[in-house]
Amino acid sequence: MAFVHLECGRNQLQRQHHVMHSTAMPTNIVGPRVPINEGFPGLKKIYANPDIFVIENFLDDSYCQDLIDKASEKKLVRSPVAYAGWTEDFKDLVELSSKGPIAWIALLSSWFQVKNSGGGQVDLVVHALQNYAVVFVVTTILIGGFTYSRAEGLKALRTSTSTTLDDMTNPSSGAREFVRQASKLFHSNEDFDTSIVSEAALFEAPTVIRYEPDQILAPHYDANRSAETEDANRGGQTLATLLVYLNDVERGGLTRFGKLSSSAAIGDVDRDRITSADEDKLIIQPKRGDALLFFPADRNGQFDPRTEHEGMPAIDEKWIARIWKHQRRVPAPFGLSEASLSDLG
Ligand SMILES: O=C(O)CCC(=O)C(=O)O
Ligand SMILES: [Fe+2]
Repeated sequence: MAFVHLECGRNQLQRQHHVMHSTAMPTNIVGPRVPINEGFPGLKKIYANPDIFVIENFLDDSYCQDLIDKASEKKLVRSPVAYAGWTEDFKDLVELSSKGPIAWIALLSSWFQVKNSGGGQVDLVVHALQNYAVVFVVTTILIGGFTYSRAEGLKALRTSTSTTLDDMTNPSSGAREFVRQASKLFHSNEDFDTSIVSEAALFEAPTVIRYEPDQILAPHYDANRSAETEDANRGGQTLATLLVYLNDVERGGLTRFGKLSSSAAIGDVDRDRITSADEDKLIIQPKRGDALLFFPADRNGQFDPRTEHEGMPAIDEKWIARIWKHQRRVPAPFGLSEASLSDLG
């Protein structure tokens, strides 16, 4: 099952919304996004730099309903949230212990011990090593406790339930159609038939998410800022997010981009669907069958902080299906198995 990385402060929820880390890297220049098929039917650009698209009537009603039905049959579970800062925390610990306060505390305290007891140089080394070990263990426990509580806190930021669908055998299945359409959308050349499988190999299996009243997905990024290790078995960075709204949602459940202004929105999409009377933020009103496409990182995997987004609190029930496109093959279980890929052709 796919995770959402969340970053807090530095970042909020996920690598599946990753947690912002204290040692944030400087924001580098974000390059061009991955190419898409610009002639895809219904594709409308609603925001430029960062590019965001709505694709009207991306999936027919029957496919939307099938995605909801299949997900319900499979049973949805609390949506996962991954804390993506472990590698950074570990690096901090190594740094602290090699040149930071741990070594100094150990050395100073052993010097006092030896001075008071009148020991020699050998005693000093022995005490220093003993103290180093004690301070190291205590610091590890403290850092471990801190990151654990941070990861636990993140769980409260995603309260929806979800499941993944990877059975591509039935041609009338919504999951299969979603993957096929997504492959066509991301395929920018002519020879589509030869590459449907190679495109889909870069996808995480479709995830269906259900929000019941009051459930939310707090502001997050779908890409990682710096957690390469956590992404290693998921095909690397998330380069594109494709969401399909599976039902009409009249009240609540908007998708909101908190760093983008609705007054900068472009294109001929119904303004009421992408602007809010309450604030100047880009928001998208869910509409059955319509898709939303954006790019959490550039084509080289550079994290794009402008794409922070959230699922606002649901009032009416809301269902979405999501595909994340990565840099490389996403192996099962996150991605589609070889058998599912060959069923797509
Ligand atoms: O529910 C939404 O509108 C946003 C969902 C989302 O951001 C995600 O699943 O990563
Ligand atoms: Fe997201």
